[in-house]
Amino acid sequence: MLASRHVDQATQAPVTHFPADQCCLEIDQFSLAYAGKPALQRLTLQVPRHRVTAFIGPSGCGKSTFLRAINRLHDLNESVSHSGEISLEGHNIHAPEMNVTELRRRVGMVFQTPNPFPMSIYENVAFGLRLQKRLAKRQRDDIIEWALTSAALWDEVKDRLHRSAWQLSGGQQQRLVIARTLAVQPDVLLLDEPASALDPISTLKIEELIRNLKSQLTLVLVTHNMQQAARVSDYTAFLQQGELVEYGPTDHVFTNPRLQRTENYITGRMA
Ligand SMILES: Nc1ncnc2c1ncn2[C@@H]1O[C@H](COP(=O)(O)OP(=O)(O)OP(=O)(O)O)[C@@H](O)[C@H]1O
Repeated sequence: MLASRHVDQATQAPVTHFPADQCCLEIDQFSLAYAGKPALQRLTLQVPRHRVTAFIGPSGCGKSTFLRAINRLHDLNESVSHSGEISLEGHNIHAPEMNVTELRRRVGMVFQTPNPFPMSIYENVAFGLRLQKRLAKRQRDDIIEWALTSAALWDEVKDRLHRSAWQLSGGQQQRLVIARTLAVQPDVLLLDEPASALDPISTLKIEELIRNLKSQLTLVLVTHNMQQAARVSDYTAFLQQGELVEYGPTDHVFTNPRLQRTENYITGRMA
């Protein structure tokens, strides 16, 4: 992928530009505050399509706030104010004509703790589909098999689809949640520390899944785990106190960071 990297002379912010036809999300001077207290400050970056982009940074730097902004999860929080623009495939997500339900179908989100619904494995994956459109059972079954296969779970659950999702292990539950999100065919998958509650083997399965899914969609990953960011992401953005400090190809950011504070964070000299 052709990306150019430079530093904005006015703000000294890192700029990684992708050709327009490779750009999925475009964030332009986006700021967000909770009750007037800034959490994100003038973020400007592009997220490339069909790649994994990791967001790293110290606790409280705004990573989850940023992910939630992308599918407008802040809409119901009256204390939140924002300015600037986030565009998905060239469309401003805050434009009046943007359908928020459709935006959330196109931008799926997976959280830190697996949250399957209290229903069967099958019904979990069927849930979003039923909201979306009326399908014949055969079509629905096909999509459910496809989503569970894409989430690398089909072989483990195909003989017990109608058992409770809560009987699955934590790692299986997280892959089920990913399957539920994939079933409605999103363009983007936002992953907020998706493996932090899981054991090492389940974590490796999720990481393998993330790498495999990028042929289907664009992934944005928040992680505290530097090795994980290095293992799975193509691009890495380092945030500090709501600002974008460094952004570029993951191997550059990890092996040749532009700034000392990025290096300090990556090497564990800054919490
Ligand atoms: N709902 C909220 N109301 C008020 N302030 C909030 C809210 N959510 C987050 N914040 C504040 O916004 C800032 C950014 O928080 P955020 O959760 O986005 O950071 P983070 O980088 O994801 O942190 P962590 O790595 O610990 O999950 C913090 O100062 C936090 O206290």
